[in-house]
Amino acid sequence: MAILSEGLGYGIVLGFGLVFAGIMTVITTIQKRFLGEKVTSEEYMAAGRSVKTGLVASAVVSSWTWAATLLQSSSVAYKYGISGPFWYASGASVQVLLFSVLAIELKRKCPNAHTFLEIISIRYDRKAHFVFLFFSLLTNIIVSAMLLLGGSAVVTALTGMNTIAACFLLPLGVIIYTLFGGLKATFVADYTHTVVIMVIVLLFSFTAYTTSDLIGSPGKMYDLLQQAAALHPVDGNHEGSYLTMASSQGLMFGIINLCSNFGTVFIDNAYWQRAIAASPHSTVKAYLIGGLSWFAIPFTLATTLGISAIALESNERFPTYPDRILPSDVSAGLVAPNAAVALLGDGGAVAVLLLIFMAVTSAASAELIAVSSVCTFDVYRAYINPMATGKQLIRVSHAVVAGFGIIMGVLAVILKEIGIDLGYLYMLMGVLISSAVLPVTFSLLWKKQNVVAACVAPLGGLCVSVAAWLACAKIYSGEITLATTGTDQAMLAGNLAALISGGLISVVISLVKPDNYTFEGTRSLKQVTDDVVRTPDSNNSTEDVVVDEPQKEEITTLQVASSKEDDLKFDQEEDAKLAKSARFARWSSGILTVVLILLWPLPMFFSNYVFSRDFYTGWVVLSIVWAIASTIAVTIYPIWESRDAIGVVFKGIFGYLTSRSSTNAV
Ligand SMILES: NC(N)=O
Repeated sequence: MAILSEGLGYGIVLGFGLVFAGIMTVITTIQKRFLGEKVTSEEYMAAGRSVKTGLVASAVVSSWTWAATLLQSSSVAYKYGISGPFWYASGASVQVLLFSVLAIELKRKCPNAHTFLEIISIRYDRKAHFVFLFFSLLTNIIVSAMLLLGGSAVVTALTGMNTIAACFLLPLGVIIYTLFGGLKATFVADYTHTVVIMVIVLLFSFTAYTTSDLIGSPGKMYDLLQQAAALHPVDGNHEGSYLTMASSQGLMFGIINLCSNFGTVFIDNAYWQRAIAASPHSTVKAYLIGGLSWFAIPFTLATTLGISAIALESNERFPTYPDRILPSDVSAGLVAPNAAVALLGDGGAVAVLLLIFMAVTSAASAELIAVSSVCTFDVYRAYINPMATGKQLIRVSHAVVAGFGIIMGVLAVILKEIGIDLGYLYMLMGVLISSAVLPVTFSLLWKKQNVVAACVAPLGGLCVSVAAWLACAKIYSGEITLATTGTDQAMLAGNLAALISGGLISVVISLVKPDNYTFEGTRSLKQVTDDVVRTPDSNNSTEDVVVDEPQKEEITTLQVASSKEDDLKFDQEEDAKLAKSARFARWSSGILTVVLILLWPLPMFFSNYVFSRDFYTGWVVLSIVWAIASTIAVTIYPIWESRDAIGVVFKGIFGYLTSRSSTNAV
């Protein structure tokens, strides 16, 4: 289906990447010059801990919008009908909503953290730190490889560009701007990516449901879906219909999705970093707005492209006509590109390429800076150079950004050569990482989790999940192969086992000898100055301390102090406000989760309701209205919130240009 030229493929991937890197670099320079932002390690890796609600929400949406969000959601729509987009969206947005609870606890209990692993290190010991370091990096590796695996498959399918070249060229521009600007640059880039993604989602939706000569209305789509169900009814759906939530395979996918995505939010330092960068009072709102806004991306896009693929594949304008899309191509994520080409021809292919490019690069930048801070703070500063200055930390983080950028590409190529595709990896990730979800959550929310539980639960849970996954493949299919381990049944067993066993093991071990942690240690963690290392007792002193070797051992990385005034500390009144935010996060994210995964879908599942034409029209209108509301929340709201800073930048540029022209005139 390579309907675009290879040259255009290189043009978009390489050209866009470099142009974007150039724009981001200029924006970072402008921020430094006109907003007085400093290049300190705290600024580079924590964005000054003052980012406002809208921008954090936009960054959460952007880093949570993977290639899979766009491709896999359309694949499950194609396979299971309208339940696929719903379960993709609900099964992966509740984690972001629930993460608001951890985000605000991080602010309250460790306001000066750089990574979530620092909390583990302070609360427990080196062994626990190693365990969570392993899960954290494994998460980053899986997510990064998955981004490039999905992205490169689409680029190759649409342009014929070499897949290996795509794996290495897609992250190139990202590496450049992340190197230059750090976390703050990724926030600005995330924002621009989110704008483009939301606009393209709306473009596809309005095209399919209002202007397309092939579909053009929800009513016509309804008719086409009924014809498709008559030709190839869906196994496990009520009456074989595409127009029902009563889909057993859809529900199974929903549960797998729910379990596997907890790990990729809770164990991925990228989401902790956004919480760290957020201003304390923005944190909860940002994750709630981010989660609800993100819901619209897979829901609206897959209700458009995934569903259009079912409706249009019997039309000669569909790229695979007269055949259906091959199962291997469905798993590789090629449903959405096929539908986009059927709807908009070459323009559709370019729009999908752009969409994928934006999703892959913004999520990749989040992964790069997340790995960079983990390696800098939890490897280099923790075990190699505890006395590192801010400047040294920045140098290390630069090296990690560049190194991991290359490693990402290598990993994606290796997985492709093994034969692992986007769909397989998407369902597998939870089996490998979700056993650490509840132990991480307990580390911040439960004073009784002891160190043994923190070490044993994630690893023990991983053994249980892998055993359950492989045993189910063997029992269900009779052998263990790539194909049998990729079945929904095996993945469901592995994902459920991971999430549940990690929590269960931790609770049992902790209750045998409960800890009683007060979080005083995590609260006293300090920030880093860029060139001064001080002992914990020297906060009031401005003198640098000369440390001899034995002393060095005792001063752990986590006690390296900074100038006192930079550290975040909350007085009683402020503490009370944060406690109120924490309560709000718990009940609001709890209610939203119950609605999104129980109250909304389950009555529709158990009632075997098949959508009427009017109901389907209402469903489509809801998806479009949700996408418009999300667009306002994550594209217009951040600009409104930052209007003062934008005004200062424009005044600064104007002043700079006019002073230059008057100097030239003299
Ligand atoms: N971010 C996801 N799960 O699409």
